[in-house]
Amino acid sequence: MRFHTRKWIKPEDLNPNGTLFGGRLLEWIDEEAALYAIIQLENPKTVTKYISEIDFISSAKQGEIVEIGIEVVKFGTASLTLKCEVRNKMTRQTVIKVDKIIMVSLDNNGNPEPHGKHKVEFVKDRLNET
Ligand SMILES: CC(=O)SCCNC(=O)CCNC(=O)[C@H](O)C(C)(C)COP(=O)(O)OP(=O)(O)OC[C@H]1O[C@@H](n2cnc3c(N)ncnc32)[C@H](O)[C@@H]1OP(=O)(O)O
Repeated sequence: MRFHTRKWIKPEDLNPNGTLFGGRLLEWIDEEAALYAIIQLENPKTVTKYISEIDFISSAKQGEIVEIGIEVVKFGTASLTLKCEVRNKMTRQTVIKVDKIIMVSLDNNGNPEPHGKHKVEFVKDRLNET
């Protein structure tokens, strides 16, 4: 799994209990999955269709840093299945695991559109194609 993004837990990210608000974490995960899928599928009209069970394993406190990891599970026809893990850099504990995030590539009418992708592509692969 590749960990692309780090987040610093600030006062506005906390719940009344003084720890990282789950809704904020889900927002970060959804955005990370969307960015990853848009770049991989090369289609900005890519949406979140389905998120599987979410397991909040540990938390994070103000001032701590978490990192968000994404891995491809499967390329479908119009879909891309991802999994996600968030780790606390300070405590080294896993904060959350999401086994399945299904992203769907859409056409201009908002219908699923085959993306034609079969494997993870890196910038260097795309540069070599040109
Ligand atoms: C980044 C964001 O926050 S985006 C905002 C939140 N998301 C949205 O607003 C999306 C709203 N939903 C929609 O517009 C529609 O449900 C659509 C267009 C995404 C999908 O419509 P559907 O009629 O379900 O499409 P369809 O049945 O053809 O499925 C499309 C793909 O998704 C997969 N899929 C659909 N539902 C599920 C599900 N519940 N679980 C797993 N995969 C699913 C299908 O297997 C299919 O994959 P494939 O093309 O690789 O074979």
